[in-house]
Amino acid sequence: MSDVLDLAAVTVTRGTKVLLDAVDWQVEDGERWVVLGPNGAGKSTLLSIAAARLHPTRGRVSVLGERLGQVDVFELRPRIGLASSALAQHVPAGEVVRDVVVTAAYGVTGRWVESYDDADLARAEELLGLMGVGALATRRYGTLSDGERKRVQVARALMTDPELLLLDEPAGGLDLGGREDLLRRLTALAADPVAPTTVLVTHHVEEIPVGVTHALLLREGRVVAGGPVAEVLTSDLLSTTFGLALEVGTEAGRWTARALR
Ligand SMILES: Nc1ncnc2c1ncn2[C@@H]1O[C@H](COP(=O)(O)OP(=O)(O)OP(=O)(O)O)[C@@H](O)[C@H]1O
Repeated sequence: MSDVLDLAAVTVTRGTKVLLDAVDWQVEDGERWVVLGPNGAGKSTLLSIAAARLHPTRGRVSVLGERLGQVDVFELRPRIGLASSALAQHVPAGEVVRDVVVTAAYGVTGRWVESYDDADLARAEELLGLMGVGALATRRYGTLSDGERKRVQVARALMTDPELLLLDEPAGGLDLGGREDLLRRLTALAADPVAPTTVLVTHHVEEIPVGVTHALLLREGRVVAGGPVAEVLTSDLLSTTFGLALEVGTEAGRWTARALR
């Protein structure tokens, strides 16, 4: 097993604000991680570092065996699939859905060349089908519902056949049916032995797909706990992470949490 992510004493500061504080984290090949924490805990900042889109203020980061600061990030980024609402905001509303996916192969949002390889277009359509939105391939991205857009974003993130897949709140803002449908697809992905190593960020334990193997808990930029899910997603550790007394339950691989008072 090799390290897909290796962060040592990673600190990110902006002015006097500490976004991440001496974070140590290792992710190995084939693992499926969830990163949980309250608003402002530093989850998206951590994901930006894992995506090679942000450099730490201090500390050492290796992504897919390449040390940030010593590697050309433009060569590294195609090896990483990223789905986040921040990235999705750059997608032009008039873009055809299939092109939203295929442009990932070219490292851009917004179509900028007139023709794509047939194999790339076929792959984009296959991934849209995998995410249950194959019928929307020729629609304009701006006409899709939030749930449909989320699924297109995951398809786009998979387009380059990445070694590392990073999903920032993929189920955020979805209705119950949309969330459950997306989770079913992410569960299938987690179970696929050739699917990439995955890190999924969320605020809600209900949004953790079945098959997640590890969890990292963040609070105020610090790691509360990290390791195998069964050891980390406990009532005590989640209560510390969210700052309120919680009772955590699990059934058939899914998780629930409720406040005790
Ligand atoms: N440029 C900046 N200057 C100052 N503070 C910042 C800056 N960027 C982010 N922050 C702060 O850093 C903290 C961590 O932000 P981050 O987006 O990583 O948290 P998060 O856990 O993803 O939050 P959420 O769950 O709300 O999306 C937040 O308090 C945010 O306001």
